[in-house]
Amino acid sequence: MRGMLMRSTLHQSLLLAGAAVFAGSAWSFLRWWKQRAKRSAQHAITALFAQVQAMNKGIAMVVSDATSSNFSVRNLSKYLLQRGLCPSNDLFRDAKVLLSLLQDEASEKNSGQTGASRIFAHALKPQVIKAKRLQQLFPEIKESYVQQPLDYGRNSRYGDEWRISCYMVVMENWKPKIMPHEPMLRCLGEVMRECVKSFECWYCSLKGFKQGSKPFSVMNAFVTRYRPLHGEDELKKHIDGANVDGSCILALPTDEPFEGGALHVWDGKPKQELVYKMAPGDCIFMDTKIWHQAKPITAGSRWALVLFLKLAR
Ligand SMILES: O=C(O)CCC(=O)C(=O)O
Ligand SMILES: [Fe+2]
Repeated sequence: MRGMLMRSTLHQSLLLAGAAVFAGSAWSFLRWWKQRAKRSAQHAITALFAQVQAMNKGIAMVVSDATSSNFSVRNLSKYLLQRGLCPSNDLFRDAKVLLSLLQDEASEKNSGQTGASRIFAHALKPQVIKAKRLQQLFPEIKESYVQQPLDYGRNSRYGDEWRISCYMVVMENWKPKIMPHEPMLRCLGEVMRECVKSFECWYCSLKGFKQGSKPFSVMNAFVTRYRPLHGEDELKKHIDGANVDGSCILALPTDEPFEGGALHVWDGKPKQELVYKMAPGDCIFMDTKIWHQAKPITAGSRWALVLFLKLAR
């Protein structure tokens, strides 16, 4: 009896020791893994800094830290704000925004475009929402999506034939009334609010208003799924309505890569037709009454979150 008791105590101690060793190694592995991820993020940022330096030494100096060999979060944010861009205070994301700005400017210089033609009342903002986050949300977006047929009224080219959007916010006086689809709102509500914040920041830079002085409210918000079927593959050239003060289109991921589906925007003086192929997480922001069109897709499915915004004061 005593022998059995001793053996089971021995067993328990061995099990406990084993569990402690396992927990210890799992903990060290996790620490090692985290450090490794941190190191590789730092490498990526240093590589971006080197690219900025190669493109423009002066700007690299302005956005660098005391060592002049890497970014300073503060200086980079300050510089982006000066250039009318909205910093996210995520170093990697902001560094990529700066790099794409320098690349755009370099390609405009090479193509001989002048500054004047760059003054548009719309803009493509890369990675307003991280693609990875949207990718993680995508199964829930797909699960939440239902088609909610909507009557745009007799004056619209769509009349009562628009059925490929799922609504998160619907104007109160819309008739017949459409109820917001709660699951979609739960899934993308936070993303929607972040898009509005980013839009407000862009709008103030565009119009020269003090940052934070122009709050917007959401009139309509919906997720549209385009498919290569009659009536579901495109949105013809339009403006978003005379009472809409600004619009935002956020490209969402898909599990069926699509062909076609570029966004065309008509803007500038003289009018130019600009063509955008958006990556998931990119936003197009538009001022009021800008003509645009979602070209037909010929394969796959394309998802977008669209916001119609109203100046709150
Ligand atoms: O889906 C798009 O890319 C454009 C959507 C749009 O312009 C709209 O719904 O008003
Ligand atoms: Fe639109």
